[in-house]
Amino acid sequence: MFEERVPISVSEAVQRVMQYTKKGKIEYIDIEEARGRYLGEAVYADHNIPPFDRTPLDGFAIRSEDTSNASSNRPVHLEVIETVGAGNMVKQPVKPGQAVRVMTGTIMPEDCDAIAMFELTKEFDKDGKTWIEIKRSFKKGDFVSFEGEETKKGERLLDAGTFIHAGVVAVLATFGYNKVPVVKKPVIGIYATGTELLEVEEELVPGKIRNSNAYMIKTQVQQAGANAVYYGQLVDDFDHCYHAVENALDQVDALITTGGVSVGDFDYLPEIYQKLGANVLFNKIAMRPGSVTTVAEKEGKMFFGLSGNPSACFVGFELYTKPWIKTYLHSPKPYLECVKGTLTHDFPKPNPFTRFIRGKIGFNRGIVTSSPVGMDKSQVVTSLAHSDVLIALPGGSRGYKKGDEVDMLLLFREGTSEPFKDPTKLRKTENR
Ligand SMILES: Nc1nc2c(c(=O)[nH]1)N[C@H]1C(S)=C(S)[C@@H](COP(=O)(O)OP(=O)(O)OC[C@H]3O[C@@H](n4cnc5c(N)ncnc54)[C@H](O)[C@@H]3O)O[C@H]1N2
Ligand code: MOO
Ligand SMILES: [Mg+2]
Repeated sequence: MFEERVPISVSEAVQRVMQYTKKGKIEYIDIEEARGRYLGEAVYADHNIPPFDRTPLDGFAIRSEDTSNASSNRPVHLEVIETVGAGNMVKQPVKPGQAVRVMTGTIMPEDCDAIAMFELTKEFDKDGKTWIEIKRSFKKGDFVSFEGEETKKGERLLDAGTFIHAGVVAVLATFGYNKVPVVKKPVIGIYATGTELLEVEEELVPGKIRNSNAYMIKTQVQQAGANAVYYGQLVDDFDHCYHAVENALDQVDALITTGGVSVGDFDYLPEIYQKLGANVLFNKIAMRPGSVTTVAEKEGKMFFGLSGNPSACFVGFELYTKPWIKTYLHSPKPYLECVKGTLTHDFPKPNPFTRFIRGKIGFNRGIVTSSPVGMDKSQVVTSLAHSDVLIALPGGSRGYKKGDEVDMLLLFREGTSEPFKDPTKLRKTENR
């Protein structure tokens, strides 16, 4: 019997998923493995940066008072008593009238209080000694890089949930984190359902297509920072699918299935959730593509029933699964960031549901542009290869025109703490 589904808004669907978030435990890993992981704890500075006064230039450490009357007419001459490179310390006291040749990064000699870079001095030898001539005065502190001027001991530098990239790694290394506390990755199982599916290496035969969703979703899961475990394909047979899903549950934090969530005779996922006694959070969302995305929960384990249509599957993951994964990883920015852009082409097709068009962001003479890419249909796969945004068009009775300002959700940015607010005016039902 055909059962009519009642759509909810995108924001409502996101909110329902986010009621079942969990936070992962912490593990320690080698700093060289930390890229792409999420920090498990905040990082505080346990020392100043720089940790000592140092020279930011190659030049001479001097006592500024020696130069107080120096000018081009009355140059001063200072005796150079030693050369010190970064990593070493001056070996002797520096007396009035003396200077030390120092290289960038060298700790300041205790008796010196200013740096004269090479370019401001002239070196010469006299009486078997080396001297410099200086034709300007220096003040205490001139050209010195001071202890703590960048960061003071005790400062909070990184929040828990920070995505670890090269710059973050630099901070971790600076503060001695050879082992980095990161959030353990959640295990996300993946099944692709569909009797029509061939594996990637198989030749096409009539009625069959290659399974692209499993590999696409596996990549999305990994990009979101989780552990993806692909369990394989399932033919559309209720018992076969039911047992596979039931057995996977013990091994995963969440299970993604693709396909079989709509109202077709062989769309078994809704019935499987029912038989498992899972709590179905929704099975219809006022969005295109991905309207049939179904999410359920059982004893803290999530079932993301993504649509079989590739574009719908992709969008369903980005909007609902990704924020769940990123919250597990302690990220305070689990949602796709939204920016405004100007449409570069007409988009005449009206739709009562919010539409997420695969698109590309552009920058044209200071204007942020938004360009749909490829065919806009739920079953389309090729446009996904060229998209870096989802253009979010509110549902309504009219299409959109070139020059209209539209929202774009950025697929490859760190994210935001603000969930997308769905502007759709809900109609009662829309089944297709
Ligand atoms: N009477 C109605 N029919 C449909 C409705 C509806 O509301 N009423 N919804 C349509 C919408 S919208 C979508 S989206 C699809 C969703 O279908 P399912 O999630 O049940 O997915 P399947 O039926 O299994 O497959 C749909 C489509 O996708 C292809 N597919 C499936 N798996 C893969 C894969 N791993 N890689 C590549 N392509 C895959 C499959 O061959 C089908 O063509 O339902 C509409 N129907
Ligand atoms: O759920 Mo379907 O992807 O809206 O076309
Ligand atoms: Mg179906």
